[in-house]
Amino acid sequence: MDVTKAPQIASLDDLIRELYTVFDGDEVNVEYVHHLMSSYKSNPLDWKKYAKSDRYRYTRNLIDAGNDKFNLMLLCWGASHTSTIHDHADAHCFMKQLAGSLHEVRFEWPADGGDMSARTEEEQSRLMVETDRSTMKVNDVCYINDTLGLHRVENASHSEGAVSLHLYCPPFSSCSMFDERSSKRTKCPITFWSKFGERVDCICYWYYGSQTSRNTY
Ligand SMILES: N[C@@H](CS(=O)O)C(=O)O
Ligand SMILES: [Fe+2]
Repeated sequence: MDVTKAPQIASLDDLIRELYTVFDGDEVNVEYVHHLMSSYKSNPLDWKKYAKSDRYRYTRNLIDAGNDKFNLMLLCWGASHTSTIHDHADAHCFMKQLAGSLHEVRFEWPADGGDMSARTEEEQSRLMVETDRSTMKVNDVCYINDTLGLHRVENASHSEGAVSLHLYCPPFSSCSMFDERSSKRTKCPITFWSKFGERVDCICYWYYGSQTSRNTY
């Protein structure tokens, strides 16, 4: 797969078609997928039917389940919404900005992996170490996997929403969240707010700092 021979990507449908071809094999060519994601230029007409938002928290809206090889989803961020510091369950994660702007803040893995069981009383509190911070503007693409660290994504705007496109390979339905002050690791299921443009009845697990609340809609 040579990026100089990559096809034109004129729409979200074109992108999805190419992703099926790329993920047909077992190897993931990160540079090539990054290039495809960059080639697609955000057009709200392509994705607005997936853009279902919530006033309290960012939403995860499944666009395509990629034959179980990948998941492509649209995330809608309300003003000031942020994710918790998290890993990506050993998957490749590509993220493209479709509307608005987001901050991506990267962190080191805690030395003990966030496992509290071996910690002494004095070690209970271990601040997560920030390593990098960048701003995503429309059409920017970033890539992360667990070997590159952890991250949190923030909509720093207090007035504007934001929309991002996320591609995960392989798909995953749970990941680890880390408390910023203690670096305590908690495994959390993650769910979809909508699938293929339709709202799903889901049990949504929301993770806030040190407690997980379970909300049924
Ligand atoms: N990885 C997060 C979104 S982000 O904050 O990178 C998720 O899939 O919900
Ligand atoms: Fe993430």
